[in-house]
Amino acid sequence: MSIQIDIQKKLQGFHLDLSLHTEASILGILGASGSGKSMLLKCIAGLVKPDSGCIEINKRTFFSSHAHINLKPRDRKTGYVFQNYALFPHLTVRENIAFGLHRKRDDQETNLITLISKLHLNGLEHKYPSQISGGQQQRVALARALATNPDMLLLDEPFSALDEHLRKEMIKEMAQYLSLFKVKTLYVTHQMDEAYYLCDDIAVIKQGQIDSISHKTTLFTNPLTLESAKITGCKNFSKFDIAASQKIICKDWGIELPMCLQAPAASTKCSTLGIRNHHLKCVDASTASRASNQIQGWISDIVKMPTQSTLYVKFNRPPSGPEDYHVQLDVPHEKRAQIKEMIFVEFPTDRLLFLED
Ligand SMILES: Nc1ncnc2c1ncn2[C@@H]1O[C@H](COP(=O)(O)OP(=O)(O)OP(=O)(O)O)[C@@H](O)[C@H]1O
Repeated sequence: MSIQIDIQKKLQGFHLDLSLHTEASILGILGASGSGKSMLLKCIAGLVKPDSGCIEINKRTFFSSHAHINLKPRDRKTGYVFQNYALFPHLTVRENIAFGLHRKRDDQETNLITLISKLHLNGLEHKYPSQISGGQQQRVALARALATNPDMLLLDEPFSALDEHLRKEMIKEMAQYLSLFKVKTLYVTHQMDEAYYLCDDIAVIKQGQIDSISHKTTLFTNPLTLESAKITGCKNFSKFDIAASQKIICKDWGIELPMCLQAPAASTKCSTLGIRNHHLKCVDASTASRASNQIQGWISDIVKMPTQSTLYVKFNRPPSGPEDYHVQLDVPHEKRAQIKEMIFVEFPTDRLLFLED
């Protein structure tokens, strides 16, 4: 799929100014709430008209302010699954799926039967949306989007209305459908696990602009920007300087770390250091080697979850309360730890992320 998008749209209090160029078959769009993900899909589908710019998908121009082209939504051949599915409540499952088909032709009838079967909707054809489950409604919405044989699927947080268990089930199903139907897909979500599981490349969108675009493994292992690190789950950040003594001064944490290979040159735009919770290690004071990457700290809070606990740790002096901490790290659920206990936090320096703001 070739996507060439350069668009601008000004709304009250929000400015979409977005440049996106990719050949990915399934592109994830990951971003915080209000970052402009849905607006991007609406511009591609033709539901919102940009103020200026161009949208070219698979070499077809959908929109060009310069050439005065603005294809009607139905001429763009995109299938759209909305956040809340937007099924018609007064139409049955079958009528909802067939809604986008203009004329009843034999091949369309066959296509409809195939879709109903492939999306496991047999037996539900004559039910109304209110009579089927959330997961089934989601499949009907997907079937309706696929019924017109679109060149491209636009999926806008298709699982946001589902509970966590069903969401996980539906992610697996969706992966099967996407590989079965082989439609080029733009997949909007703010859930990093969905984007990672379903997409090849992922674009991170921040305040109406593309922050980064990369293969998913690169995004998760080596994010280059603060926003990409945050949206992929990194929780510990500090501004930093490289000292003449070849130490990394972590200004917000008030500590120094030994130099590492991936540390950037002085001229770099990177100004924030990050490290993921699960890369930090908790070392008991009795077993700490006091190596230069093991930093003394005190536990300010402990949050126990079913499979792990999160320790909140303050450096340099004991914390004044649970909110007073510098980093958080995950430890096995069984780990014995106490608030105010002194521990050492080990920073594997090869895991440090150097990020642009
Ligand atoms: N019709 C509109 N008029 C004015 N502002 C709008 C309109 N639609 C959306 N916005 C604003 O545009 C911004 C981007 O909205 P958008 O729906 O694209 O966000 P999003 O990233 O999809 O968020 P979410 O994950 O919460 O759905 C928001 O600040 C929103 O308030």
